[in-house]
Amino acid sequence: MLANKTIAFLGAGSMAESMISGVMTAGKMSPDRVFVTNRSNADRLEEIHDKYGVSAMPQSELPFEEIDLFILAMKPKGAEEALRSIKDKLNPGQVILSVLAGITTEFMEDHLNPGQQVVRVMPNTSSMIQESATAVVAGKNTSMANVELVKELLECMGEVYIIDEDQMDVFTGLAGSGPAYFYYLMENMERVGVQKGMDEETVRKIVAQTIFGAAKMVLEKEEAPTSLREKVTSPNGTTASGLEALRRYNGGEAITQAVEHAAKRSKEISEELEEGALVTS
Ligand SMILES: NC(=O)C1=CN([C@@H]2O[C@H](COP(=O)(O)OP(=O)(O)OC[C@H]3O[C@@H](n4cnc5c(N)ncnc54)[C@H](O)[C@@H]3O)[C@@H](O)[C@H]2O)C=CC1
Ligand SMILES: O=C(O)[C@@H]1CCC=N1
Repeated sequence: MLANKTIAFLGAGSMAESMISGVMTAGKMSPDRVFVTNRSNADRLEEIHDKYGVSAMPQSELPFEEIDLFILAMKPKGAEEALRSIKDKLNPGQVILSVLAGITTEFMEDHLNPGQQVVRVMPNTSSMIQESATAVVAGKNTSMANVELVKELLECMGEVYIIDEDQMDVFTGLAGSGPAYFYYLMENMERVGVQKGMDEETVRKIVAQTIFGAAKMVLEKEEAPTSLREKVTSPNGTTASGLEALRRYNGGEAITQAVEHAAKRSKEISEELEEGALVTS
């Protein structure tokens, strides 16, 4: 199904590149069916073209009628302008997919012509290596066939979860922003290793392998993190001491607050967009 479709990214930043990399690695689409545009940075378009072989050009040069799926990949504050720029060129069969934090399906539908098909998704940058956890929510006009098409596209980038739209903010806090929390954790673990005299490159690999192994255990053993944590923790041992420090310094609360704040910001972005008051993002 995907092989004979044509897609166009509006926006050529980190997220668009991660998705393009995932799709090209999966080998399910020919690069000449993948278009990418941005607002003004021609060097960036050339870079993406050189790296992935996809067709990169200004939006005005897109073969508009040939495109089945438009992917909005600019910052949320650019959404309204982007929707306005395509609204009257679209036919009812074309689908608009957004990866933008906080942009609801209703917002997209309200800014397009009646009946237009929209899909809201939340991937993460691990799409680059086909390891994203991506959520999908379809708009009210979107056909099942097009939801399946979007799913097939996103499966090139990792695992796909169909969720209710009221869960999108928390999903964004968990999985859209989530990689950054793990990178932050890794930065801090790495720093201790280096301070204690370990070689930076080696310690980076050790920390990454440790996180990777723990995540793989949860997925492959289908065992709850609590039970796996207990198996690491010997009475009066090193882990018990480390965990006690995590609790003393409110590590659990810090993680909870990170997810809650990101989810809250996602909701705020939706509200600020509705009110026309979104300044940055
Ligand atoms: N970076 C991430 O980890 C994730 C980002 N997102 C969402 O992806 C979107 C893009 O984020 P990034 O790639 O990080 O941003 P970025 O700043 O790296 O890229 C934004 C791109 O959009 C282009 N652009 C701006 N206005 C445009 C317009 N009207 N038409 C076409 N192109 C336009 C810019 O030239 C730039 O290429 C955001 O809305 C964000 O919420 C979603 C999930 C994860
Ligand atoms: O920071 C952001 O707003 C975007 C959305 C999820 C990840 N990056």
